[in-house]
Amino acid sequence: MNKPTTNRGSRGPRKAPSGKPSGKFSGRSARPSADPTRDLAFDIVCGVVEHRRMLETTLDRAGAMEARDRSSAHRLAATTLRHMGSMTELLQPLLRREPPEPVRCALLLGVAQLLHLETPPHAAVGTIVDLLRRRGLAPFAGLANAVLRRVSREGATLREGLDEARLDVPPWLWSAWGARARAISRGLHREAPLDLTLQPGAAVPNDGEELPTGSVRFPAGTRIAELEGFEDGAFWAQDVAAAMPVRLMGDVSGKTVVDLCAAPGGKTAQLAHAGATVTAVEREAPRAERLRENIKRLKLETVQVVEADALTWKPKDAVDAVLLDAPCSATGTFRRHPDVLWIKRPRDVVALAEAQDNFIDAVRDMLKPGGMMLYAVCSLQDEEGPERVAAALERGGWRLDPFSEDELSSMAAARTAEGYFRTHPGLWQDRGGMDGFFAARLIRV
Ligand SMILES: C[S@@+](CC[C@H](N)C(=O)[O-])C[C@H]1O[C@@H](n2cnc3c(N)ncnc32)[C@H](O)[C@@H]1O
Repeated sequence: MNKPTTNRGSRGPRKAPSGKPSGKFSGRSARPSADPTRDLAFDIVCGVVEHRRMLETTLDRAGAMEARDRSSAHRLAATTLRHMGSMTELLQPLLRREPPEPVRCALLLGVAQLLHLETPPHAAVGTIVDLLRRRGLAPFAGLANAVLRRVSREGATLREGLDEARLDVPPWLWSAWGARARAISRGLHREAPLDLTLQPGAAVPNDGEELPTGSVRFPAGTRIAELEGFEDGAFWAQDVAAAMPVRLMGDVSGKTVVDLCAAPGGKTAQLAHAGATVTAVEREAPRAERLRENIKRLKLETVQVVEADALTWKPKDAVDAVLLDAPCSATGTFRRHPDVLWIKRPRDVVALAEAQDNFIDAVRDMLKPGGMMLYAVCSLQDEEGPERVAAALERGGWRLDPFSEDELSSMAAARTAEGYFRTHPGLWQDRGGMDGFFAARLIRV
């Protein structure tokens, strides 16, 4: 596992002689107890802050550990990343000098435990002090003790007047989201529930909440593999918004459909269950493997999986429809991946938008005249949604086929004036929110 750099630069308290606890902590045991949960959460948060390393990458590198510790670490790190902007602001007046980045990360984990995870104060403070000592940062243990105790006593007062929704979103995203920004940010503060798409005719698993669109919802933290019916392929995980693009393709029964950029295969499964003859194209070998596994679990062996680059691959014969779930910034999935919030940069969106135009042009050559492209992205950015459709219409060869009120009656808030499908995490807040998605239907002319 990569260890974050410690004691970088000259800012912050001077380092105490190696391993020796300093100040108030001189009476504590020199050997803090092992705590794989905090260690891993610390590595995740430092990885994001210092190296723009994705949460999943650090998790993958963590090696063998108890599943419970791993999932607690994931939850602690994700909660910290969700509230990172406002907690950083809250800490500012409590710090006389800028601490080294790893110390700040440890403090943020402590504040998250105190203010957002209801960890008892003695445990929230003690675990962070021990963490610092384990990670060669003992000289900062006194600082952490003082700061976190103050947060535990005065947290409510310290939070007063902080615009947390605004602070917990990087400024470039806040301005890009315009009027939607505050609602989106509020939605991002909540952990995403588990949504399932059911195989046609499958029974709703016990305790699942049926949503108006047909998806079934379970509270955040539910383990899908433990639900009855999982092994039999009765359902698969798919956010309520992510399940809509295929529904918006209308009746695909008996049609030839290419699912471009298909892994892990949620939409492939929907298309196959709807009776389409599906070719699923995926470029990344490990993801294609996962797609095959999912297809097998769901008993959808009629799907043809092709491992190829969607930009150059062509079907043997032109097809009736293409679902282009294009690679995108994935800003719509920040609820599930709060690390990405702090990793993505504006230039990533620019590069992705360029690639999306290329994918759209490639799709045109796959379709029969009159064939349909369902363009979808799990992005909240205008550049990847409405602007890509406008650019395609401008280049020519397409006609927009707007979604009707009837088609979107189960999720009316998602229909835009242009007839696009557009969601964000602030929608359906009383039901637990949803991911951000954009979809549009275009016809080859
Ligand atoms: C947004 S995900 C697709 C999610 C999928 N449609 C689903 O519903 O489960 C995008 C996928 O596109 C794949 N991809 C990226 N570039 C590609 C390319 N040039 N050709 C084919 N697949 C590509 C990625 O590996 C990734 O699996």
